[in-house]
Amino acid sequence: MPRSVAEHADAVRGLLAGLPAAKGSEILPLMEALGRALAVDVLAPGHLPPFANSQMDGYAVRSLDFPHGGRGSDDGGSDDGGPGAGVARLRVVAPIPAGVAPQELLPGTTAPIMTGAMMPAGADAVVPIERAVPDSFPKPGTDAIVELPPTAARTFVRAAGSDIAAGTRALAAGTSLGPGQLGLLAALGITDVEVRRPLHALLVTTGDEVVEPGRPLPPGKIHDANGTLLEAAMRQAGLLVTRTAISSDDPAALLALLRGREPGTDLIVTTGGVSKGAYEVVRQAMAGQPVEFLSVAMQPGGPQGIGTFDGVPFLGFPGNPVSCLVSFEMFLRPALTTVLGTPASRPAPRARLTERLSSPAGKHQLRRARLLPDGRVRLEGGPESHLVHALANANALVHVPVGVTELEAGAEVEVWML
Ligand SMILES: Nc1nc2c(c(=O)[nH]1)N[C@H]1C(S)=C(S)[C@@H](COP(=O)(O)OP(=O)(O)OC[C@H]3O[C@@H](n4cnc5c(N)ncnc54)[C@H](O)[C@@H]3O)O[C@H]1N2
Ligand code: MOO
Repeated sequence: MPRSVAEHADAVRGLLAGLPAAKGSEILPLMEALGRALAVDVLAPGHLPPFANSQMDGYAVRSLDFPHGGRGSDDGGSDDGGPGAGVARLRVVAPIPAGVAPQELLPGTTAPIMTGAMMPAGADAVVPIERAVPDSFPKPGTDAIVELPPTAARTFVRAAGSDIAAGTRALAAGTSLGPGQLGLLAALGITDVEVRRPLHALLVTTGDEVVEPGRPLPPGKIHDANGTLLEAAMRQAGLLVTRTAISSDDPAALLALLRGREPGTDLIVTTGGVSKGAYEVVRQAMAGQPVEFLSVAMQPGGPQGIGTFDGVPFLGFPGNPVSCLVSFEMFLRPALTTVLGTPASRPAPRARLTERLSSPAGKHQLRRARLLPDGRVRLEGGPESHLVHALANANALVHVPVGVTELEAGAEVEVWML
């Protein structure tokens, strides 16, 4: 009786549950920390923005200079009465470009101010240039009067600390550092960040027929896709990966590669050699170890190995490249999310199929597919697990649960983004 997908996902989570989230920490420059997880909370060393500044190109004003004290326009917007109601006529003083420390704004005056420029003391609002009469800035140095509509205090002003206040938590320990997080740290003036040292995985691909890319292909041989495909997936998920040479189908050769691993290896992943052939090298090498080889009710990725090798958590993925990636997405990535708290799960929207499909009744089928801009999902290639070109065209997996044998075009399915 095959194991269900949910049961095997639980088993993989259980296998990894004892791993620490990290192996200490290290301090890295921001760009080298891309994709890593923060080791500690980061507090904002200063306010962001550091000073009150203008959100618009326009005029810095004192709201009390308006006849009704600026009331009636607290949306930063329209006039509230007949033409001229509440309008202020103000003398234009020297403009304030971004990057300078401005002089105080005196009552009855207004200063042209540019987006991002520091608000002068005394000013508490900005009127966008489009709302001024005239609606273009006077030449600096000329005497000019401008008419401005009633404007409430704080209109189009970005207050100091309104994004984040000094001393508050900017990012929590465990946060995965992507562009937004690294950008925030840079905005706060931070150059280096303490990140978790990643877990260390050993990756071994197997098969007498498998040859390193770049080497010539004798008859009967194929290039190793799994090593690159899985190393990329594992690295994206935050693991440090050591890839060995390709193992032959001799169990002694595989054992030598596994036993030659670096100390501190947290996880071993192999590909191939787990099904029912005459030379299943992984099955043979694991003899005597607490490793189970079983069938999961899933297509592709049915044959799986799970256990420990010399005490190190071990997963044996099937040899077909698509089976490897599906095994990673269904079992290893979710377990890593549980253990490491990062990376977060991928989006899993629901979408309608562009075409019909069929699936074996007893299996949870995963079809490679592309989520289209119109929100529908189109299959890429058939269900077979050797189709790496179709995989490369896909950006998602479509789930067809156990018991569902036919789905028509237009049927709604669960989609996991890749
Ligand atoms: N009699 C049965 N045969 C098979 C069964 C079964 O239940 N009964 N299951 C099939 C399924 S499903 C899969 S998946 C594969 C799994 O086989 P193995 O894990 O033992 O993998 P191999 O036999 O070594 O290879 C399978 C396939 O993948 C190619 N391969 C292997 N490694 C790589 C690599 N690094 N890069 C690219 N391609 C690779 C290999 O050449 C084979 O074509 O077993 C089915 N058979
Ligand atoms: O389960 Mo195999 O992984 O379909 O090709």
